[in-house]
Amino acid sequence: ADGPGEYKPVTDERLANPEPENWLMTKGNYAGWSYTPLEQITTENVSKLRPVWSAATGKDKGHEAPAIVNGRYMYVATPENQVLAFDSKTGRTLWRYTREMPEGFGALHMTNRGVALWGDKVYVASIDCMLQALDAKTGELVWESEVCDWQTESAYITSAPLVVKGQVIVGPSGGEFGVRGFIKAFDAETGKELWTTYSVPGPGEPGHDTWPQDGKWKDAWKDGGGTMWMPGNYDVKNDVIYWGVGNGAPWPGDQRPGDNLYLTSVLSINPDDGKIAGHFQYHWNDSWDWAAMNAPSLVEFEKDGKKVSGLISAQRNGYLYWLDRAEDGEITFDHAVPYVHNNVFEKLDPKTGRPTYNEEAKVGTGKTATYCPSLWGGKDWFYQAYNPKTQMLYIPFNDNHCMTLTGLVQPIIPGQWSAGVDINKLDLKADKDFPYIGGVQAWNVNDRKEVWKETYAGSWNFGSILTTAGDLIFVGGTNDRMFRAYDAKSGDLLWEFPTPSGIISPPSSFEIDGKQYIAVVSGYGVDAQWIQGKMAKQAGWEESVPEGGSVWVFALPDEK
Ligand SMILES: O=C(O)c1cc(C(=O)O)c2c(n1)C(=O)C(=O)c1cc(C(=O)O)[nH]c1-2
Ligand SMILES: [Ca+2]
Repeated sequence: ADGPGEYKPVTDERLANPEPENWLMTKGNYAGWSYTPLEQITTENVSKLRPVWSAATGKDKGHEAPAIVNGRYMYVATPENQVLAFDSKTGRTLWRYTREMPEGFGALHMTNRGVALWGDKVYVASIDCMLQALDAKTGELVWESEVCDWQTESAYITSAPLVVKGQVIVGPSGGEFGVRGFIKAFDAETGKELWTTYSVPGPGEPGHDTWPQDGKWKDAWKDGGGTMWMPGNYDVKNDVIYWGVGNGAPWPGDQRPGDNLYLTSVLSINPDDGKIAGHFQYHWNDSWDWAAMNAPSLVEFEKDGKKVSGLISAQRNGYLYWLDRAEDGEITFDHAVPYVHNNVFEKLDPKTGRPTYNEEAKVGTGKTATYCPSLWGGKDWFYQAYNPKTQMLYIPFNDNHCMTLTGLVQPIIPGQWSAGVDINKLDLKADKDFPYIGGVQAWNVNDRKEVWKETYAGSWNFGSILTTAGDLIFVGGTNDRMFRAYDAKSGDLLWEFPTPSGIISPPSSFEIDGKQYIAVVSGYGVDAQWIQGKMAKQAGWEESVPEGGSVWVFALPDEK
């Protein structure tokens, strides 16, 4: 029978130079581009795209994992500790792995952002803090290792792991529970723990002096947040990892005075020992839950007429950053502009990028502040995409929303919200008569200008973007359940398809027997759904988007 056949082991070389026909990691390549070099599906023919197969995942809640593809083997992680393996061509189920949820387990974000591949194994982190290695052909558990302790640390894992040089690297979430962020590396073969790197430096480490002991909490650094809850990127040539660091805990910054390195920063890290080589902090003393968890994309852009190696990132704080990256991992500020309305930053130091604050808009203990964008930011966790052909960065964004918060003192009790604001009073405010909230922006990375913009009058956008060598972008993310294709150069809408639920998983692309496929998982939930409920009250939107996960695979019809 026409089965999936042999499994082709994943090597460092394959991850460093991924074949166009596969999608071996979350963002498609180590540079974090979410780009496929496949070009069979084009602006000319995309209107003919139609579903080839689909499959229910059997789960509700937010599906945030892409379809990861190695030849005829496709892997989709879902909420509640499940991994599904399909024949990517036929959709036939190959295996299904489920790890039982521990009794009494709860987490703020019940989701999973996907698997990683290396050798003959599939790696997935379960939400209850365990990293699993599964046999890629059978789904059998090969080893598991503890990353964190959900009961004592209030940590949980939603991130996809990143594999670099035979090490599986992942970090937990828990920035609203006082978790001090870290990533841990494990031997991909054995599961042996290799190194741990904390985002907040301890006593004696560089940067620790940015946590003076004169605030509300004497040892604020110990519970200061900075979770590293999204997979990083990797500069293969210079052997440097780039990883994003999340928000401060608790949210009101006056309870932990100082700049608070390395909260809301990007770190460069040596993959061999986990040592921090460089950093850039987007904003100091974070007081807005403007986490910087997304690692910037590794891009070459023009500067003074020359191409330089840089980093580009649309940050939750509403600014779009161009950073320089050196061979040794040093990161320096180059340029930043707001891509959505921000009422907090009065100006940025042109040399360092350090912002000056409008103090009225800074949340404090016993102090109410209204700030824009709201905590969900100009862009939350979903992935931007970079297309080397168009030299454009595609940003899924949300604008015209603000937030009013009052800081409180909330002691840390395991398993309890301790973000220093009342969770029932997260007062999200869409602007009066807002013309739109969600949308997509395309920016030229060289002249640093917006090229086109699409906007959604009736929805937020919680959708990661895939861009292609066929000059397309694919994106879902809206509450009308649509999956859309746009012309990457002009922003013209070329195709749309309604899926059973809303799409918050990153699209991916692969090729089998000379045919290009686009895969995406439908399944609304988590914060997108929470916001939908809040918008129902103030803008009359539907209360919720129907939930239920399903995998969708699209292709062009066969030539007659
Ligand atoms: O601080 C953290 O550790 C943490 C973790 C997560 C997560 O793991 O999903 C989110 C957030 N923060 C967060 O601030 C946030 O807006 C958010 C949205 C989502 C989602 O899946 O829609 N997760 C998270
Ligand atoms: Ca957070």
